[in-house]
Amino acid sequence: MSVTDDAIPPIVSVEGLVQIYRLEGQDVAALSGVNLSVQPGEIVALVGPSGAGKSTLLSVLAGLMTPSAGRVRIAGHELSGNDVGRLDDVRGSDLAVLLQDVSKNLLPYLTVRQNIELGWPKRLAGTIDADAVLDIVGIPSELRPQPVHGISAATRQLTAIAATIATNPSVLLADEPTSSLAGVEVQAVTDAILRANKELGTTVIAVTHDLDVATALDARVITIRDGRIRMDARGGSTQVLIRDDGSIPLTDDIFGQFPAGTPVTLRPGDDADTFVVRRATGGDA
Ligand SMILES: Nc1ncnc2c1ncn2[C@@H]1O[C@H](COP(=O)(O)OP(=O)(O)OP(=O)(O)O)[C@@H](O)[C@H]1O
Repeated sequence: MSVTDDAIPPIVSVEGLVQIYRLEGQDVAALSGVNLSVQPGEIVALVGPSGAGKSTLLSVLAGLMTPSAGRVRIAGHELSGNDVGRLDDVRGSDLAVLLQDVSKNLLPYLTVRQNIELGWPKRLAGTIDADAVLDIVGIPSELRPQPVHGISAATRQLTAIAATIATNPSVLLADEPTSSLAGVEVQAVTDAILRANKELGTTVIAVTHDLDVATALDARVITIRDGRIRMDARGGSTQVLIRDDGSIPLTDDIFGQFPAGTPVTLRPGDDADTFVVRRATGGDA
């Protein structure tokens, strides 16, 4: 970790997070001791197989469920154990949540622009230009007076992103933001998230099944499996342990992050018996 990383306190900090669902007398451990620290301005992609615990982690971060154990701090607010009133304050200012079903973020009979203005708390009313927010997500002017029920799925997704970033939250949590989209629509959404990150400094934590989305976002990729963080690939790289025979074990997690055909480079890791694997870029020899 660099000196700068040490100097800036994390915007999201999770310690020993455990989430147990009680189901007909049976306990399901969805999260089994998750520790996570996210710096301001980072884009984090949460990846992993179905049932890994990704949505549960996002829900706990969003304050939508109280964890069975552990601590969660977001933008200086202690979320665990908060009462609903204080959580609403946090969600209305420092934290924004983009649900998987974005229709829940929007009112269908209001226009695109009205949906943006609607979410503004009193302190922000009139102080932000809705068009500036719509510019960031890339919705053209002619679509802004249209009711949301008549626009395409991709524009609806962009409207929902605009509505969530309109209050200038420190942290945006997004559950599968591109899941119902394809091709250029996916790119429109990743571009919108990247612009929010660059222009507003929004820290983004997004659950995604799509590693191409993680790559397009140039995200720190965190792989979750069986309720634990298995891999944390900062800056598109990951540290792997070399076996005694000098080979590198290609586990499912590594394959998940670097699917067959992905060009990678290797360099020695922090410890003598580790290597850092990272996606090769155009500049790599
Ligand atoms: N409300 C619930 N009640 C009981 N068990 C649940 C509940 N929600 C999730 N689980 C269980 O917790 C574990 C983690 O689920 P979670 O939805 O967080 O995983 P996920 O990685 O988001 O999966 P997916 O990619 O399929 O959405 C799974 O075993 C799941 O069956």
